[in-house]
Amino acid sequence: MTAARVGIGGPVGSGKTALIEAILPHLAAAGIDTAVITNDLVTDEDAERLRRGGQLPPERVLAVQAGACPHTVIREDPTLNIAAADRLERDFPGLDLILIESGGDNLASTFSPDLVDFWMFVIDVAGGDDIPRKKGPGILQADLLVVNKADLAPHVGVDLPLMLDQAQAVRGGRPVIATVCRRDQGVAGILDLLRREVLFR
Ligand SMILES: Nc1nc2c(ncn2[C@@H]2O[C@H](COP(=O)(O)OP(=O)(O)OP(=O)(O)O)[C@@H](O)[C@H]2O)c(=O)[nH]1
Repeated sequence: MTAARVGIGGPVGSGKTALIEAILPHLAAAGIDTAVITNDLVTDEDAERLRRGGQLPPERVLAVQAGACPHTVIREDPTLNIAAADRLERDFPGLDLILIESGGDNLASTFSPDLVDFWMFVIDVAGGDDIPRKKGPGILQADLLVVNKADLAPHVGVDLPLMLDQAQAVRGGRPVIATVCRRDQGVAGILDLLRREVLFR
């Protein structure tokens, strides 16, 4: 058995790391053995944040430094990420799930099918309710679209139900989940989907 590899992409600051922080306790409660790979440009910032958070033993968080456009190492040449995932599987036999967080990127970023079995794209309401209508490849092609920071909708003049409807329409009805990762809202729904579609348990 190999671990499921799940990508998490999306624009800078949309809440990719916050989503990982929010979902780790759900995964632990469900007995799903998890490790994480982070991708930053030239630092280990996100990995350090997750290690400090203490939700996983520090050795279960590996950092990949992209050094270039973030999508290069998750799409064009995912060698570094594949090597990191293989290493985690070797070091932790019985691993169920590897979450691979991309560096913050643009709406065109996608994951190579050589790297992941499933990937989600995280946008946030503060980026504007026109983002789904722009139909970037990330929004159209991701297995799951997460619309985070739903709590900010009233403050930034976004009609959240309309934004979700439009997201669903451009994605032909494929899954869209609204979250407030900071308050653990909507995150259980992401776990349910991963269990159904990827973990099969
Ligand atoms: N209001 C609100 N803020 C949030 C939520 N989720 C994340 N944030 C905040 O948004 C900011 C960015 O969150 P991160 O988790 O660092 O976002 P990221 O996508 O990992 O960022 P990069 O790795 O830099 O691309 C932080 O200040 C978070 O506290 C949310 O649901 N609601």
